[in-house]
Amino acid sequence: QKVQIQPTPQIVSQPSGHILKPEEVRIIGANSADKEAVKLLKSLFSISESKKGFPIYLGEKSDKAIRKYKSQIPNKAEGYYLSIEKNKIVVAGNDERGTYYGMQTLKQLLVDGKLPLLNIKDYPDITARGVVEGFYGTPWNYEDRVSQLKFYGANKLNTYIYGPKDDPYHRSPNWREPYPAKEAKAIKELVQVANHNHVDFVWAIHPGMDIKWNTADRDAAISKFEAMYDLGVRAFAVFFDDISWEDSNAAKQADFLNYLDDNFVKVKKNVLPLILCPTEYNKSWSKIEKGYLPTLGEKLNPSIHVMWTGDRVISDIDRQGLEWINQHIKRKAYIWWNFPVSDYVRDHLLMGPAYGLDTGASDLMSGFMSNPMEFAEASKVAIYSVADYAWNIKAYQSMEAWERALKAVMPNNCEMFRVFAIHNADLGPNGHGYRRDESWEFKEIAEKYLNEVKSGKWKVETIADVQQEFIQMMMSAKTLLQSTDNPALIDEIEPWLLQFRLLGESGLALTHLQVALEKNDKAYFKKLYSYIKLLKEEMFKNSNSLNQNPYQPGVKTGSLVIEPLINNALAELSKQYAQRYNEELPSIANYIPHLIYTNLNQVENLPIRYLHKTISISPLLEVLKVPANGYVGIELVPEQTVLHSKINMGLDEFPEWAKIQVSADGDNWTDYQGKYNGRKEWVGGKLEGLYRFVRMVNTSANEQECYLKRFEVKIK
Ligand SMILES: CC(=O)N[C@@H]1[C@@H](O)[C@H](O)[C@@H](CO)NC[C@H]1O
Ligand SMILES: [Ca+2]
Repeated sequence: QKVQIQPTPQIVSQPSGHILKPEEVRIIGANSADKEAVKLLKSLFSISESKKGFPIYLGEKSDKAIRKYKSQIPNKAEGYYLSIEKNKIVVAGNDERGTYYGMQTLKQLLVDGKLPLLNIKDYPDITARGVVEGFYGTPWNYEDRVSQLKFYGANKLNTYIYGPKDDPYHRSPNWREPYPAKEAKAIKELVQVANHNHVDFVWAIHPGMDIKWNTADRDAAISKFEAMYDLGVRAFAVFFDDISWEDSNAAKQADFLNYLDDNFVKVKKNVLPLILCPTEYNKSWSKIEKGYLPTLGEKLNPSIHVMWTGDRVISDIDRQGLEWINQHIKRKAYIWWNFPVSDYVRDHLLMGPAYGLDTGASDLMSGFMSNPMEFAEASKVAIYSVADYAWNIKAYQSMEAWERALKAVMPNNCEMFRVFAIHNADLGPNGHGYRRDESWEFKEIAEKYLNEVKSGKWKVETIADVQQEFIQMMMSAKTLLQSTDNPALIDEIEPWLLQFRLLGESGLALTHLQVALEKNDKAYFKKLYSYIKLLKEEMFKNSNSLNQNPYQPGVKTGSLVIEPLINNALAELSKQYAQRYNEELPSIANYIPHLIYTNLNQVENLPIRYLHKTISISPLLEVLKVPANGYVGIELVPEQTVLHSKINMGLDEFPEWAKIQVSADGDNWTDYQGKYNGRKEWVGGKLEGLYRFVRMVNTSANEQECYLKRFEVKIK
């Protein structure tokens, strides 16, 4: 039988039987082995004081106790040799972390009081593996982080980079200031938890919003690093992402990093190599001829890592893209993978498989970090898969890892969790154009069902298949809401579970509309129709009360297949009702008629929201570049009376290069007079007449930049 180990080991022998868990064990090498490994071993077995216990040899290749097995140990950082035999067990690490990882594997193999007889030679493909808490939104809390660090230890992830965008002491305005006592104490404790789980705690500083290239700010960074060093931090990063481009001076950034390297990292001795997140952190933004990346490649001290998100901001990672970046930065890219981060699609959860990762790229990366969702427990599904990928790249299978991840996160309800996760994977239309597959096992049935609804010739078994899926959604939501194996997870995803249940229920009711038509029961059809309306109203209420945030408020679930199926079938069946009974029912399918209106491909996929007569563009987190005659705005379908508009471009005053304009036909434009309010937002008032377009346009002759923090229009 094949043993299942996470992450997938490099070399495992075929098990030749098993032994029962020894009553008592004797640890040979306890005094010289990695102490976390010893602690873990003692937590698994009862230790006999006398000589008669079952021998477990534990330690690193340099330890006497392990000398006999030295030649078996892979000569790779964090590698280990594990052998489970009839009369002894050997856990031998190439280094302390290797021994610890060997013990983590042994722990996984101890199942139902038995241990398989086998031997393993194992080591990681990628040196630095883990998570960068680098998203916008509510930073993880202390308990989240403790749980994460333990999860990383168990999954052989060795790095956690602390860099939450909304921590004012990581970024502006207080990157120069030491943490207040309470936060400082929490970080000090987290560093200790990280050490106990063999995770390198990397503290990142994000000075780019207001840094001055002078000695004062250079030394401010050093003194902040010193303060973090005093809290136990032994690894540091500098983020220059999402800043205005004039501050993205590669030579100045490189000098700044080299100064920190020479005057802090190298001086301290036991501090790990610095990590830089560059301003040009993805290929779609880089213009090699301008020299930003090549300058970093030339000037940065060779030991400094350079982070990279791939060909785009949210991107697959492949060999070709890695070869491209590595040649310019003259080192192996340290990947910042923007998955499952959802700070740009906050109404969605990303619970699907982690795919789009090249299994032929193990020699091209120095690090691989996942940027997760603000929901720590929910992010573990993807983080578990990233752990499997980064440890053994060529063996990685995203779907297989995903199945195991679900079980790891919800051990007692993983089947119901799978029903939820498979229908909450895609992120909907978004500014990055990044999409994920969703409901892939139901798509065919959904297609068949909708075609039969349209033709009016439906089959009972198709309806039964669809009813089964909808009932399972309700079962899944109810079971998970009442589950106890991971309360922190349920807390995070509760809004989506409530919505998921209602979606399933509305789907089920939908199939009964067909029953009503079959029985020619007009009254029953109308009762069902208003019942579905009630369910949708409750979903609407949830979406306007739960998970509220200034970016993508609300709760979207099953948005790729299930929700459109229900809306399309509903529209179809109410059409058939109208034809049969010559009576129109009010439309309750929720579609938004209004559109984004732009010639900028950076924002052409941004979703439009429509709530209480206000139409808004989903905000963009990154810097928006607007070439001459570039514009972004809203197309009102059909034309409307505009009551007022609010636009926030993240600039202190309204730029002279921009104009706000309206048009009825998209050809003739008139200026829309407005002014800045106290919150640096442009506000425009009521307009006479009907308009179809409202836009911001760059009327200058050069490319300009701004942010798109808010663009909304209120109609009559
Ligand atoms: C390097 C990087 O991705 N930086 C940020 C990151 O903090 C965001 O979380 C990411 C996902 O929206 N977008 C890119 C950018 O805004
Ligand atoms: Ca040792």
